Amino acid sequence: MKKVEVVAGVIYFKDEILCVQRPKNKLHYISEKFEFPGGKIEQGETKEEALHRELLEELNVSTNIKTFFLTVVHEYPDFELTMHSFICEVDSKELTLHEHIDQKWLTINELPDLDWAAADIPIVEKLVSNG
Ligand SMILES: Nc1nc2c([nH]c(=O)n2[C@@H]2O[C@H](COP(=O)(O)OP(=O)(O)OP(=O)(O)O)[C@@H](O)[C@H]2O)c(=O)[nH]1
Repeated sequence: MKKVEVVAGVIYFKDEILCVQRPKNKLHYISEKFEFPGGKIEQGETKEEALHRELLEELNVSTNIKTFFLTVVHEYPDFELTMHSFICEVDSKELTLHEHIDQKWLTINELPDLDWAAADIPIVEKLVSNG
């Protein structure tokens, strides 16, 4: 099975976390799902470098990456995803969506209400249980 490795940012502004919605996709299980922004690691990059680059490309934000959070391995029908998530911080909510179709800033207790990509559920659950 195809393997995809990505990094993703749990981006805080004060006590709110950025959630972004993917566009329509032929793979129904990721189409219009919410996720934590990020993307694939390129050759020669560290995970943090990849995340910093992806967040600039996707959102035009420069984030302060604070700490590693959780690695999730999830088998989708067409590929196996390994996703490394990091806690990040921004000092403004200003951003531009270059790839996503919607954004929400939610507090931790509001996160479970969104329609998340399946691979993101363990990250949401850990955030909720950590409080
Ligand atoms: N960045 C990111 N990707 C995620 C998350 N959850 C999740 O299932 N994915 C999946 O991981 C895969 C890689 O995401 P990506 O955005 O880097 O890649 P892509 O295939 O959309 O773009 P690309 O073709 O330009 O590389 C996608 O299939 C995406 O659905 C998440 O929280 N963040």
